[in-house]
Amino acid sequence: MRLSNVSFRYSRRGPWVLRDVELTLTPGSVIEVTGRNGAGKSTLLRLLAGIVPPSRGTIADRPGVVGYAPDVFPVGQPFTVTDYLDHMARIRGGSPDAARALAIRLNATHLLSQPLGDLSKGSAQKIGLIQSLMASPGLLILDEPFAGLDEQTRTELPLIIEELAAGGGTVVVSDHQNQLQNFPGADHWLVENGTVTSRTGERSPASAPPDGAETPQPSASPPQGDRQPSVSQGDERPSAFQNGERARQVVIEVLVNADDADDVEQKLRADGYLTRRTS
Ligand SMILES: Nc1ncnc2c1ncn2[C@@H]1O[C@H](COP(=O)(O)OP(=O)(O)OP(=O)(O)O)[C@@H](O)[C@H]1O
Repeated sequence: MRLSNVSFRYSRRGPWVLRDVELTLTPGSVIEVTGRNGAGKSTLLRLLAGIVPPSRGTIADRPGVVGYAPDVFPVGQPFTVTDYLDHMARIRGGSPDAARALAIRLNATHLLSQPLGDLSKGSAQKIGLIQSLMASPGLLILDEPFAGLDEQTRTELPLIIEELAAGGGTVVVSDHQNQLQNFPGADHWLVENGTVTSRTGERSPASAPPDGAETPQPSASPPQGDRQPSVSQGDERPSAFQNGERARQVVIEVLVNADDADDVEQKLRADGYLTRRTS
């Protein structure tokens, strides 16, 4: 997918939010988008998702299935969560079963019978995530997905992102809270003064799918007790998948002095391992 000379403003005489943006998105990449408040991150994500068209320039080769979770989930709809997800599955080609499995994985089954309007911010965020993931997107766009999420979901989401990218999907995440700062091989886009500066990470080519392979849906299975933190062995970098197959993974528990915890965690993450603190 490619953005060529893309400029955007919300009205004909309004200020330019983005100017002459040139970007290429490659299959299998994870991109963290940062920038100060009002810099234009959400606007860029809406352009990528196709929700707004560029005022100038072109966007080419957008994948056929796009999943988009906005920063504020529109809860003012007269549905229960299940009715909403079933409805979205019908119009977007996802399956209600996939939505339910994702609800299990994101610890959201207790929300399914609730009216959308009764959801808390974090719960609404989870339902927005489920609808964005359930149709197996080739391009997944998440606007501040970590805001308001509980710890289990904050830990689970990077794994889902990793699985999608490992299967050849492209994932773009605006991330004020820098939750993906140490994500293995993530690219970084800084939105500033109407431009986007790109810094490329190094994702292993092993994460790209074989030619013609379909983008697999992130596994909709519930979290397994032995999956987090996950550390794979004998590979260039940890990954839930290797050559399209789920790699055997083991959990290594590391006991460290509280004073050293930050250091050790930082080193492990710099080496590409997923870590989770238990206390
Ligand atoms: N619907 C809109 N109509 C007019 N201007 C808008 C609209 N949405 C955003 N803007 C303006 O566009 C600029 C970029 O906003 P945007 O929401 O993309 O920034 P952001 O980087 O996502 O900010 P934040 O970190 O606060 O979410 C801001 O000046 C904002 O006021």
